[in-house]
Amino acid sequence: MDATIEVSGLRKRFGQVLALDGMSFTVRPGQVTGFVGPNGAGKSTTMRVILGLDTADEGTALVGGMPYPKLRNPLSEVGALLDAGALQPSRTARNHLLWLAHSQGLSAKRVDEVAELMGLGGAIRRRAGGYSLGMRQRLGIAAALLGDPAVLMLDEPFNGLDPEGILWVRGFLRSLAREGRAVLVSSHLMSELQDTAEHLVVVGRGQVVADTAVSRLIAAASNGRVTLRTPSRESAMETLSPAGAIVTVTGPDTLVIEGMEAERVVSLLTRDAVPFAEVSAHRATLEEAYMDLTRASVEFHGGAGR
Ligand SMILES: Nc1ncnc2c1ncn2[C@@H]1O[C@H](COP(=O)(O)OP(=O)(O)OP(=O)(O)O)[C@@H](O)[C@H]1O
Repeated sequence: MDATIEVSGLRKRFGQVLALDGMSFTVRPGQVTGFVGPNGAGKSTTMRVILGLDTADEGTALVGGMPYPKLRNPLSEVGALLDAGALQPSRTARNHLLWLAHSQGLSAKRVDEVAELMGLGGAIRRRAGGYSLGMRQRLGIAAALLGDPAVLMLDEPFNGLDPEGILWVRGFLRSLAREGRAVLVSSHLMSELQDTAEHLVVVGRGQVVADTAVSRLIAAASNGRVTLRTPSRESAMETLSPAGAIVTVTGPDTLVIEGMEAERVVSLLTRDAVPFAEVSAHRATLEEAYMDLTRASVEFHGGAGR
């Protein structure tokens, strides 16, 4: 199967609320795509429509070129984690997975494999009702992996995980993408996707605000900012300002320079024999890049009416 998700022109209204307002994007194989936006932006609704759990008023959602309800072996084509709490609490975690596996003709051996893969270990024979949220997330991801699908869709998989769990899931998602799968991961916290997503679909108010490679987003937000540490602040300013740099004092021996590459800063300071201790090109964090983006986007401002 072609491991892609294609969403085109989705519109969905719940009474007064326009949850999706022309949502369109494509998720490609071989990378983790972050699906990010504030609460209520329409991420879960989009995922539910992709999985055929909700119908859109307009638009199409295709998985591997087909609408989900037309897939022959859905578990083997798309794995999804939507609501980690959706469990029968009296059932053991293993029985929960067995029940899902049998519904799709998958073996008990596969159940034990995914449980092992997700680090559930001995806990697999405990009642799922007693699981912490973090364990439920692991169980939910194990369920999504049962059919070894080419497409994975996980709604807020980091919820309830401790820092070690977050690191582990990040690495795990990257390895699934490296195997050539399309991996779509939603989050309302950009920081959770740091070092995980290579591509981002940023949404606000039911629409796509940005659809971009993370590297490009960070490069744009970093935008030639250079930090300089020097004991000769004034001399540095006298050298750099006339050469076109915008120089801001940020500390007793620190300046931030905009509009000039680090290499040129070094060569001008050297030319004028201005001493310096450090010149470093600023690399924006994903969180900073996201803040830049949201500032630029009217979609995100204010919470009043839709
Ligand atoms: N079944 C429903 N009935 C009524 N309104 C709904 C329903 N499902 C979603 N909505 C509304 O649609 C909008 C989009 O919700 P959705 O859950 O898709 O957002 P989200 O981006 O996933 O948010 P979160 O990060 O909080 O999960 C919200 O205003 C929500 O209240």
